[in-house]
Amino acid sequence: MENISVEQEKQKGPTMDGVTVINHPLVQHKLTIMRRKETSTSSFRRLLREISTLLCYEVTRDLELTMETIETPLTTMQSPVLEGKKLVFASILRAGNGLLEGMLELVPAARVSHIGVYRDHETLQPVEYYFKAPDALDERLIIVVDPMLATGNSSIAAVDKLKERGAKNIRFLCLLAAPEGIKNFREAHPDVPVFTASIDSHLNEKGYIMPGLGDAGDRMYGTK
Ligand SMILES: O=P(O)(O)OC[C@H]1O[C@H](OP(=O)(O)OP(=O)(O)O)[C@H](O)[C@@H]1O
Ligand SMILES: O=c1cc[nH]c(=O)[nH]1
Ligand SMILES: [Mg+2]
Repeated sequence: MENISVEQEKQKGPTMDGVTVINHPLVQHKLTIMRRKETSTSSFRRLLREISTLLCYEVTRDLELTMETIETPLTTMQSPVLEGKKLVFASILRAGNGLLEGMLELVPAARVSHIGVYRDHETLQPVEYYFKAPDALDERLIIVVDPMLATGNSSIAAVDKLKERGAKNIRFLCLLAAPEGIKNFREAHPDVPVFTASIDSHLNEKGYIMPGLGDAGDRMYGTK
């Protein structure tokens, strides 16, 4: 087995502008198991929930804290707290829900938006079927989650929709991204930083991420 250190990973090339690759060893290890074709639906779902807590840790690393006065058993102190209610996790259905679960474990006070989008298998164009979001999106940080950024069409449509409803401060979190999708997404939404566990090689002729992990929604839910 070849040993790859984080330093070697970093030397692979400059990170694309506005794109953060989360190359923590735990994330990379779990991702490898998820990619394996023999990994079962139940293991895939469990790993996605586990990995989502690690990704959540990174995507929220620079969140603002406010100071609150609290009483410890010994004294009074000023201690930092998150403004969880200001945070929205926006899940692109269906596969986004796999990331959403673990993120809500870490930030239970976060608000949630569901965005129903699937991509037409022939045209690879997004088909929108559902949208629900909390109010006052302009005052909140919205973290859009979907395991896969392939052509970018679904995530671009989801972010378009959030912006139509007033969202101004948005981040996009995924597990795998294709270079083509990152390019399209960043061109459409240059103000939205992308966080991913891997930038894979390319899209195949059917628009699947290569080497990828297959269809994330199908692998999560055991559908075809
Ligand atoms: O970047 P794109 O080319 O748009 O592809 C990525 C989209 O495809 C998958 O969803 P899918 O359409 O399979 O729907 P599902 O989650 O309901 O299975 C994935 O979860 C993304 O939403
Ligand atoms: O590789 C891909 C591309 C789009 N959607 C997926 O679930 N997988
Ligand atoms: Mg989808």
